[in-house]
Amino acid sequence: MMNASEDSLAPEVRSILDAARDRPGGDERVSVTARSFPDAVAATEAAGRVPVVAEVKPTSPTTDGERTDDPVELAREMVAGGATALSVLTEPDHFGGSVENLRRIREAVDVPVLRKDFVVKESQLDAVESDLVLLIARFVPDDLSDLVAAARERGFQPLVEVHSRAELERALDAGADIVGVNNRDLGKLDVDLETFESVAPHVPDDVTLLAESGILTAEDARRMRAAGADALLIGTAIMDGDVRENTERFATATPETEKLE
Ligand SMILES: O=C(O)c1ccccc1NCC(=O)[C@H](O)[C@H](O)COP(=O)(O)O
Repeated sequence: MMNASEDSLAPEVRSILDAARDRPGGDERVSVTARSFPDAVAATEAAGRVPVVAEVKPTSPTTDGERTDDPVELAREMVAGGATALSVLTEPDHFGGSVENLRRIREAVDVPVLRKDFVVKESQLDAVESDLVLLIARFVPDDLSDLVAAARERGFQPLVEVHSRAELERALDAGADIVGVNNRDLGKLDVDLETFESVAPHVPDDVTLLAESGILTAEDARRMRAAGADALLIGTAIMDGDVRENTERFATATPETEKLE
């Protein structure tokens, strides 16, 4: 059943949401000992590098083709390139992801791992262990606080994704302390880095803030950092080509290195 705010979703996103609602959860309640994401961000900052969450994203509705390399190998290369954390798609129908990919990757690396999926109900939290779990404010219209609490009770660090000031207020009211501003509009699927710039000034300082989507160049990365991003979530631009080199390019996109370019 669609609600009013879903009328304006792009058809691809409506299809993602329909599939998400039908997806079963786990059989048993998970209990996670999470690797701290804020600590990993602080350690990267202390080393003078840019905190990058590199995304293992085999395909997507806005990408041509599919990357079929071993996801564990991709993940290891991203970490070798300086990724602070990894984001792993587990959505199988539109992004080529799987919970098995996430399980294998989390075993193979020691950085925090985000489960990137479209979780819409509590039982779906139990599908697989991860350090962070994505909750998209737009897709959890009524019980965001309950889902944030349910994630924390299992040991996850919830990352609440927003796209507007109004969604940010809902995320903060739900107790979110890790927030991602997605530059991709799930209504039209277009990407505008000004979205982050308009929402970020309203995010309290004690929140760990991510800029998500549409970061294609080192200049985009510096722009998001200048606007207040503690970390950058980057998929497409890292998956396109040598993932180690690509991750390294973003992880070293500091104001100092700009002078050398
Ligand atoms: O990436 C898509 O095509 C997409 C389509 C529909 C809903 C969500 C979608 N992406 C989810 C994401 O949030 C991104 O994978 C993530 O922020 C990385 O974005 P990018 O660096 O632009 O690949």
